Amino acid sequence: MNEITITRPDDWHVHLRDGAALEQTCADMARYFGRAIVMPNLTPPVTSVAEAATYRDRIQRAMAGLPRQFDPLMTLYLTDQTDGAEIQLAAASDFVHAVKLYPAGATTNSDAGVAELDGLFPVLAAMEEADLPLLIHGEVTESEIDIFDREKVFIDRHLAPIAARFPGLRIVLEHITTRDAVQFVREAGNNVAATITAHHLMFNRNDMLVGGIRPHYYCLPILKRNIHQNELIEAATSGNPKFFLGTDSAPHARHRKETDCGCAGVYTAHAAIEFYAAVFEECDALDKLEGFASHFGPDFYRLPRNSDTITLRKQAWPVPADIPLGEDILKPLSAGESLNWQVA
Ligand SMILES: NC(=O)N[C@@H](CC(=O)O)C(=O)O
Ligand SMILES: [Zn+2]
Ligand SMILES: [Zn+2]
Repeated sequence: MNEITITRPDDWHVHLRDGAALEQTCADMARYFGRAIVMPNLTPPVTSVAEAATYRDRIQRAMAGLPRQFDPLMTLYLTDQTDGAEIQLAAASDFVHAVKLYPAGATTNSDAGVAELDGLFPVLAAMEEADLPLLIHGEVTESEIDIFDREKVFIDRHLAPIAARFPGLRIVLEHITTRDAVQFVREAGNNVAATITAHHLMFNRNDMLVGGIRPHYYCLPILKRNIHQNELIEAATSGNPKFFLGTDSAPHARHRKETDCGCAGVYTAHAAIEFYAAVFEECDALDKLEGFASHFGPDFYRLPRNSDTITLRKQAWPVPADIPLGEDILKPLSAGESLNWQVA
């Protein structure tokens, strides 16, 4: 197949950042995505509906001169202080679509996240009641838990009990990386779903660590062994509506990744659907791309599917070596390499 036309896709997990970075991150998202779930881990984080409204304004201003725009779907950042009143405000707004749980210390800009997960139960009850989805960075942070086990331990210790206690709460386990996560989501009720990134489909930990350490493959949750990668590929290409597209495209300036203590995050927004298409083609599943990229996300979020289409053509094109990020530059995934699929 040399050409494929699909319903316009959406990105259900992206980091746009703020300020000068918005020019590039919004331009990349606006190339063909219809909507994007915008993560709230700014410094300081987006913890209220009022802050989400002003952040949304800044995003829309950054898109003003672009040939097309995407619709930013806003999220709130849960803290130990979030209360039921804010949840009700969020549910009543027409632009906040979910609330994000970062265990404190689990990932980039998560220091203000939740330290005491049990203390969250009243807020989760309010979200269940208001039918506002909970998005989760699912990793524990205890120092004695090995980094490669943190997702599985989070599922066992926290996610399974939360899902059991709040059977009506819609939950997205974000950027899943393990067979354990795939299995949990598959077996859970229809209120539980997961996003899968392109980089977790394309790579495993050997790609990051064999023959030299590659900081641009370092993200959280960290790349796992190939058996997990294969399970993610199987889930994404299976046609199961519980698994849908979330790039987790997360820009960091190049000098903040190529350093003593590099930041976690992979930038994929410059070629997102192009990366996914290559993975789906590789396993002869291009016919499953549309469901994963364009149908299952809006169905889960109870939003209409996009009504127009995009066309991907098999046509080699070079990924730039670097991309501007405000005053800095970043190194995009597959920098300097040639990709096979291009959006027409
Ligand atoms: N995924 C990452 O490695 N980084 C994300 C945060 C996140 O999604 O956990 C970021 O904001 O940089
Ligand atoms: Zn995360
Ligand atoms: Zn993320």
